[in-house]
Amino acid sequence: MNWVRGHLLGSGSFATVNLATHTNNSDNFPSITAVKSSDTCYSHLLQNEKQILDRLGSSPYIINCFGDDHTFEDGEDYYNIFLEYAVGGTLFDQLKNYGGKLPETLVRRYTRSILEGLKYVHEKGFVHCDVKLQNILVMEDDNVKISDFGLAKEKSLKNDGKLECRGTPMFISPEAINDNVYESPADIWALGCALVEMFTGKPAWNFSGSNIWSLLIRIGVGEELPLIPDEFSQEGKDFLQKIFVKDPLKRWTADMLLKHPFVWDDKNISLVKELINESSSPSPRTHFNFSKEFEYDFCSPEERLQPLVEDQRFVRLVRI
Ligand SMILES: Nc1ncnc2c1ncn2[C@@H]1O[C@H](COP(=O)(O)OP(=O)(O)OP(=O)(O)O)[C@@H](O)[C@H]1O
Repeated sequence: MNWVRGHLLGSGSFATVNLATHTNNSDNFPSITAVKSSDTCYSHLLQNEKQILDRLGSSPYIINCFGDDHTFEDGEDYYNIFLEYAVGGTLFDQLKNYGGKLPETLVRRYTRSILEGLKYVHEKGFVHCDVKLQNILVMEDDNVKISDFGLAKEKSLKNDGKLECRGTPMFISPEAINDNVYESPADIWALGCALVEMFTGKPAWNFSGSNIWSLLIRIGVGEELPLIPDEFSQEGKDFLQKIFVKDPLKRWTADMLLKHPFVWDDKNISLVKELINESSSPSPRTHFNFSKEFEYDFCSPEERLQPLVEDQRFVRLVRI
């Protein structure tokens, strides 16, 4: 494999990421990628990331991995994986470009993409375990993709009773602290924390101390929940209330949340606008003329829930 390491893009706790320029590679290998490298001796997380990305396959919401190799540079052995290059850096970096917090329209759009990515990951049988703004990358077309699968794991994989701590304290779920359980609801909880941070520019938990245990106790024990921002729209508040549910079995899944009006895409919004315009026209219409999307926005709370009740997973959750 012929490639040249370029400038540093960023570094994390176990790897560094540089730009890489490739020559003489096959057609489906881009000429520019990001290369994530770590010392071969400490590369188990990077190898885990590569394996999981390979098993996940291609999705427009997940960072692509093109391959891996070993190099010997400055007297050290490195393990490298080649990733799609995200020209916009992380979503955390993007906050700075917007003066510290994102407008709600953008928060809705990015949340939708992250949810699509999580739905894909969960349906493929994996849990990301480290969802946070630093692990969401912004692409050239301003779409976002989930990255950093170093801590990801297979769903329901037993951990031999070992106590483990995965992820970042500010994003960790109550069930991870209390029962050492890291399943797909844990990613949804972390998404809620990331959403608050995108919108307010501040972490979801008001915590300035250095004693991380006191934060973990607040998350795990008692009724306290992350603060839902006052300035958020009603839909945004409702969306967060579906996420910040301490019992993971009652927390909404990615699939359910994708049906919430907070993350309706531009297509849905323009359909609703169209309906509003048409409803002011003289010709009468019954709600039977409306498509499913219209009904969802203009019906009673019971009817609104109908698509979710039809969803097998929702039925299972409410019965428990
Ligand atoms: N594909 C990419 N394109 C552009 N920049 C990237 C890419 N992947 C990572 N980076 C940059 O490198 C930084 C470190 O990457 P990453 O978070 O994957 O490393 P890590 O060691 O797994 O971090 P962590 O400490 O969160 O585990 C990111 O914060 C980002 O700035």
